Amino acid sequence: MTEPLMVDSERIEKAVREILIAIGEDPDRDGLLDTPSRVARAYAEQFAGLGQAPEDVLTTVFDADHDEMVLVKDIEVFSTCEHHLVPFHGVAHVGYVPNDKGQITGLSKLARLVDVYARRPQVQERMTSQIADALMSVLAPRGVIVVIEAEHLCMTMRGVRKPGAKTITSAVRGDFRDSEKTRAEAMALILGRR
Ligand SMILES: Nc1nc2c(ncn2[C@@H]2O[C@H](COP(=O)(O)OP(=O)(O)OP(=O)(O)O)[C@@H](O)[C@H]2O)c(=O)[nH]1
Ligand SMILES: [Zn+2]
Repeated sequence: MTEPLMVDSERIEKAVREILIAIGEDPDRDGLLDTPSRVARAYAEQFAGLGQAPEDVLTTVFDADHDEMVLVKDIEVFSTCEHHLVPFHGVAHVGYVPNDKGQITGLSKLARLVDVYARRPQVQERMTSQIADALMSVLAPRGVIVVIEAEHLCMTMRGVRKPGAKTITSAVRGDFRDSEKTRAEAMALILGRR
């Protein structure tokens, strides 16, 4: 598991207590007594990506003499919408074409990279391009594609209340941007057999 972020727990606890009072709750009733410290611990986990850089997780690079597309699809992703601080949840698909040296990374590292950017206050578009840019810069592949499909609780449990509405974002770099064929091949793999 990712190391939790070092947060100022005391400050979070005070703030959560204030919020409970502001909504008319009694922060000293039994069920809520430990809530401020629970929220502080939850935030340390939920926002752990703020304390991480892509180099921390893309640690393994192998020379595999493989220069065709590698794609990991359906990586479960939980993030926090930075506008309402409620979750958004879905799947990420991350693919790349290795560089001429055939350098590849461990498959799990792609999922870890997703978490580095998901575990922050986020908007889906930025998260999508951050993952693509990080993979480009650390692995120097010929191209990267990142597609994220997510449901935002701020659109389902409150506000406009449209359960089931999915937001799909994509970021393409290098070969995936330049070659329609490479992009179409990746999209067929991503959308195939559901
Ligand atoms: N582009 C984008 N918008 C997002 C994301 N997460 C939440 N939002 C939107 O952020 C917007 C914030 O709009 P505001 O009008 O400032 O806030 P609001 O009054 O709470 O808006 P409503 O959600 O429409 O009630 C809303 O339209 C949300 O749907 C995201 O990842 N990307
Ligand atoms: Zn939101």
